[in-house]
Amino acid sequence: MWTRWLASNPTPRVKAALMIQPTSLLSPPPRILPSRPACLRPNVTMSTDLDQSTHLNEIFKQKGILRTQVRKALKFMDPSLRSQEDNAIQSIVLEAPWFKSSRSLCAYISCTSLREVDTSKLLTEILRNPAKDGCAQTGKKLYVPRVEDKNSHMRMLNISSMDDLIANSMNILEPAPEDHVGNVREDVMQANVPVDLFLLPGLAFDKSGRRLGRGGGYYDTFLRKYQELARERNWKDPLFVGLSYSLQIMDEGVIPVTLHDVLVDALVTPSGVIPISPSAIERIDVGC
Ligand SMILES: Nc1nc2c(c(=O)[nH]1)N(C=O)[C@@H](CNc1ccc(C(=O)N[C@@H](CCC(=O)O)C(=O)O)cc1)CN2
Ligand SMILES: Nc1ncnc2c1ncn2[C@@H]1O[C@H](COP(=O)(O)OP(=O)(O)OP(=O)(O)O)[C@@H](O)[C@H]1O
Repeated sequence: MWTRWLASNPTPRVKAALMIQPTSLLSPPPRILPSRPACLRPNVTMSTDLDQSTHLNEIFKQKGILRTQVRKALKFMDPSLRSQEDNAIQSIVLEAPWFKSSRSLCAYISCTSLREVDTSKLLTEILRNPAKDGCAQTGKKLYVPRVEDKNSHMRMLNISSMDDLIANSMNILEPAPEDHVGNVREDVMQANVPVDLFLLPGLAFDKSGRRLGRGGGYYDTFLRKYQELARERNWKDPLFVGLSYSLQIMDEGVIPVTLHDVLVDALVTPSGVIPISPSAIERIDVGC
């Protein structure tokens, strides 16, 4: 798995991040060893929980600084460049064989005030040709985010039209739990068909797959749970694809990460697709 690839190939910066995780961010949790008398303890300096949480706070602080810088750059982005880049990114996705062949997708509903890469054309195309019951070979099924609470809990619910969406307290369009006739919307975690493709928002990305979100932890928490589900069911890993304006691509090492952060498999920028993980290199190069 790609996230495991990171853990076994850390860059010096990631290595530092990996060494300072508090127990709650380590996976799997460490085994609990019986304590030894002080005289038998090795005479080495161990990092304490306090050191670890100080370092973790430092990472979150660095993330906050980077978020502020990127938000500012997005605010001052030339509107005609923005619209040119929105069109270029969406055209690249629409033409991509891995998009055309996808049958079940999770995508975000772009929010103008957050200055996110526009997904409106992609959503229109996905909804134009819905998957019909009993005919999974054609058409696409779309799931979009719904924030459930402030504890990084988000679900992905099925919609069949943009009219299914209403603005939430953050002014992001999202589906109500039930449709207009009172039927409970399908949650992607209950679906019996795997998601092939996730189109992901982010404030910043790099070419090694790091992604800086908006700080809620919603996507990282969700993506990790979905990876676990796919593994339990022996499904192929979905492709995690970030959509990024040029100015959101950072040099490697600039985006701070913790073990909680999930890497993207590929990026779509106005200049093209950047496959990153081994599975993305395989799927994107062979065109499916
Ligand atoms: N379109 C879209 N939908 C999404 C997300 C997203 O990033 N984009 N999310 C991804 O998690 C979840 C919602 N999480 C969000 C987290 C923060 C903000 C937000 O307004 N952030 C402000 C700063 C707020 C502050 O710091 O006080 C901002 O980034 O400018 C919005 C959504 C689920 N739905
Ligand atoms: N100093 C801190 N110590 C511990 N946890 C924190 C700290 N600051 C933020 N968090 C929590 O860590 C979680 C992940 O934050 P992180 O910055 O990685 O989010 P993100 O990757 O930007 O967001 P998303 O996954 O939604 O895109 C959030 O739930 C956040 O509340």
